[in-house]
Amino acid sequence: MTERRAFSRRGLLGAAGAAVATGVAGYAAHSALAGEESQATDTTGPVEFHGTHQAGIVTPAQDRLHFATFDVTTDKREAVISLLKEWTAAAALITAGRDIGQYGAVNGPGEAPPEDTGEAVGLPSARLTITIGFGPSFFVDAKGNDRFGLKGKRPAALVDLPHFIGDNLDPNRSGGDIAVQACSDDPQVAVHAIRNLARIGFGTVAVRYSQLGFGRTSSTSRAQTTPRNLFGFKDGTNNLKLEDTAKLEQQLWVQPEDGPDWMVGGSYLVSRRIRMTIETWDRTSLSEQEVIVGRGKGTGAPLGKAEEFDPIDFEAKNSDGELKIAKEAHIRLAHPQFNNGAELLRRGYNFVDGSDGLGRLDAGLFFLAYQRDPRKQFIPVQRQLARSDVMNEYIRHVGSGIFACPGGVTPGSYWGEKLFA
Ligand SMILES: C=CC1=C(C)c2cc3[nH]c(cc4nc(cc5[nH]c(cc1n2)c(C)c5CCC(=O)O)C(CCC(=O)O)=C4C)c(C)c3C=C
Ligand SMILES: [Fe+2]
Repeated sequence: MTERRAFSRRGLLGAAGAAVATGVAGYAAHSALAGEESQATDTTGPVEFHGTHQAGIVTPAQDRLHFATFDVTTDKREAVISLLKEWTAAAALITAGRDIGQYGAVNGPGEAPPEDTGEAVGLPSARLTITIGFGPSFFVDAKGNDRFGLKGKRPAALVDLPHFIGDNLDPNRSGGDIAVQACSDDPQVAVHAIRNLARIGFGTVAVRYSQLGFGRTSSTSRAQTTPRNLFGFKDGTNNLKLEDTAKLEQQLWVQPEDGPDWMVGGSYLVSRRIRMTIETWDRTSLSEQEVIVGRGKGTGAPLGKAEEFDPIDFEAKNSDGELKIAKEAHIRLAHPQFNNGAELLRRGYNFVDGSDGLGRLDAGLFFLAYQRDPRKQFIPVQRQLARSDVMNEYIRHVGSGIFACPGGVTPGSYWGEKLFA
């Protein structure tokens, strides 16, 4: 792992030569690292920030999340562009395990606030990735006004999510003009990332809400073991994985024929804060829990099968003639076979945000799913789940968001450059 260090301007020039001429402090320093690490295979070191796709999507899911959405508080297009440039430069540095700015946390002048808040000094990057997306309200405000001259560039796939049966959405935990997903194997590194982006954004953006996640609920690589959610079940078995490259083109990445141009190589993120009434679940029998999910709790195998990755047989019946995987089991309703082939790359996290004053934990799943087109993927799948999933007795969707996450950043460019071109 790379040691995080505060560094001086001289150190920066040493690393990157005269390349600081980009005008974005520290940006070139990270460029010098480009190509050293592969985000697909390296499980310990820094994850490469630059690439065809943004890091943090197929990157093997890290253990911790700090997710935040921001409202833009300025009406000046140039101010938004400047912020995105500054954010990109900062993200390139901290994902490489470095401090932000020329002087970092501790080498600046004593009279000024430090450029970096410092809580990550000495910590490795712990595979930090920072992924950005733009919500519908970034393009047009609630009255339909074109905020930054981008109305015509709003992707058709970036729809406002419809109301689903059972939704109980809190506006203070929903929406946002810009989403930033910071994932790392170290919670302090993920929090440091969001905190510093918020700090840089002061006067241009304000945090709308943020969410911490402490345990990944999906694997996004076959090299990872499948983790468990707060219902105690293996979650992420039948997920899209980074090794499924052909499928990722079909299901995850926006293709040239989809348009708009600025989204090619990108993906759409749907976030849902899903409260789980774990106290009620914990009083439900083991066999009932397994029927609801459609998989064994111990092995994670489809009911009627022995191993986690055994193929699911939706026709198989018990000796009494009942389907082994019930009509309203979660995995049947969510499976591509019953959703016109639609799949999702799920990348969610468990959360426990204290208790609710009624003796219940405010616990659940912060569901994150990436896809090529939410109109064909998340929306129909969630419609079906909202209508029929028996799991609904134990869960409630309380927050929601949808974001267009552009393709990857190349050295010298910035997040959203093609959008603003
Ligand atoms: C709209 C999409 C989905 C929501 C919302 C959702 C919520 C949710 N899921 C679990 C637990 C499990 N889900 C599992 C599988 C699974 N879930 C979805 C989609 C949504 N889940 C899909 C597409 C799949 C894969 C179906 C398949 O192809 O087999 C599983 C089984 C293990 C696995 O394959 O991942 C579990 C367990 C919870 C607890 C939850 C909301 C809190
Ligand atoms: Fe699920």
